[in-house]
Amino acid sequence: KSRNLPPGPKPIYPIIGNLPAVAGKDVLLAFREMRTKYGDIFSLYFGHQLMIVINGYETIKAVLVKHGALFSERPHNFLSDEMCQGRGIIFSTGKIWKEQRRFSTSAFQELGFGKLSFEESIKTEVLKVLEFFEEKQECPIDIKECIFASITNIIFSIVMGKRYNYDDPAFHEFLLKMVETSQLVGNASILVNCFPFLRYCPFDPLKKNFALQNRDKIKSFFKDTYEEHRKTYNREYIRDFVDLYIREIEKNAEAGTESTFSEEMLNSVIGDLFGAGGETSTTAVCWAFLYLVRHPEIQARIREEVDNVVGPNKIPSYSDRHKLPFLEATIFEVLRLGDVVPLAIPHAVPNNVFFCGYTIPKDSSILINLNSISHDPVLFNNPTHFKPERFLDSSGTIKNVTEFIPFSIGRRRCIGSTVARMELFLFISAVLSKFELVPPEGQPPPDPVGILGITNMPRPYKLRAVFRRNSS
Ligand code: HEM
Repeated sequence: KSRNLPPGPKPIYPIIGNLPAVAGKDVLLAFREMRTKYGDIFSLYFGHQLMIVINGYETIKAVLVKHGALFSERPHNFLSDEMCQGRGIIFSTGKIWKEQRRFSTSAFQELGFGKLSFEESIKTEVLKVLEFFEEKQECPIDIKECIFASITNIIFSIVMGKRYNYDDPAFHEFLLKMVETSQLVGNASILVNCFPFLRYCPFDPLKKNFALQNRDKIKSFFKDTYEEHRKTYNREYIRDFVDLYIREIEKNAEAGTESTFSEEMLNSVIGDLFGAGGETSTTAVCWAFLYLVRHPEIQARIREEVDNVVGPNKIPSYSDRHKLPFLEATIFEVLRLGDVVPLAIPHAVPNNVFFCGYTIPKDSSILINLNSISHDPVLFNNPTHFKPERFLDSSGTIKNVTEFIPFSIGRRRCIGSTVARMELFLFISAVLSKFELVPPEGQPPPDPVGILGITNMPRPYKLRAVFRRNSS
């Protein structure tokens, strides 16, 4: 209190702080209750780490947009510091972050974010998923692995201009390392916050060495690609993200300007694109299929809309989306209710900041509670109901809801939102053009319950992809 911190539950436990108030519970629900009690800005301790939780659209907008220059740092975290060493986009700050983020955003635009080339990469993978569903012959499928593989291949294709066969052992190894690393970093971050002494313990209780080895294996995967690209690089014929990056390195070298672009940095940026774009999009597609299994009437309505616009059994192009408002509304509703990254990525301030009457300390971790918007009953009537119509106006046109920000806002907002929306559009429309998604025989539809890690992933579930009755 003496530090003029935002209000919050008392950290009654000396080592673990307020962790018992949230551990093993529905964290998002616990935050909703705390917001009712303490207001839009509250604080609590996860172990030694002070968390400031920001809630509600207006307060979030004030933090990320009006005061965005102050609130766009990232907190220091034992493992992410070791893993990223200040490089890349997600956990970098200052000049490195500015240059690498600006380059990546414009590279995506140049390569065709929202244009044909990305669409082709996504369609190639979507067709592979259709083949996989076909092979399964209407048997129950746990879709997560297959969706993760195809989303990862989309990133490979955009970034390095290549894809892997799903049964390629090297590709499997890569997927495994990505999953393991994400889990390790998540677990270790929680543990070290509660028990800071663990970082000094022998026998590597945080599995730091394992995580670092994984990082190096993932990076060696990228390194070969860089060397291959260098050999075949042609300035006049840019193929992918890596080529654009090589062009940038050369440009800076020729101009003799000091820059943050290097092979090492490229490795980190690529790692971030896989890290930020893999699990998130996989989670979103898994939620989409879960809600579709639960709502056969919505499947029927999307199918009817797509059939009317592009014809039966055909996959629409992303440019058709304006003629497919119900499909678009369904994608918005999946992103809202699925709440893929409900607490964004933690933000931080460079110095103690005075905000709304409170001190936000330099060493605090600021959680942007996007869930407080997506589940706000004032903005979204009956927020726990899956209702795509809420995003349509009375004439059936898409309604722009300014407060709806699943990709966050401000300087740190997601740079992959267009590709993510394109993926959802093509996965849903392609799968429904050929299949009906139903629960395994004799079983109820999967419950819409999430497991909160970095993303809010649905609990594992199985579905059956049954050939559409009038499908060719
Ligand atoms: C449904 C899928 C996705 C969702 C819901 C999502 C959401 C988010 C959110 C909430 C943030 C944090 C913003 C903040 O800190 O305020 C973020 C950051 C980021 N996202 Fe996404 N994302 C998705 C897919 C992607 C994809 C496909 C890519 C790239 C291929 C990507 C790249 C990034 C990067 C690089 C950042 C860090 C930005 C920075 O720190 O400056 N994301 N995303």
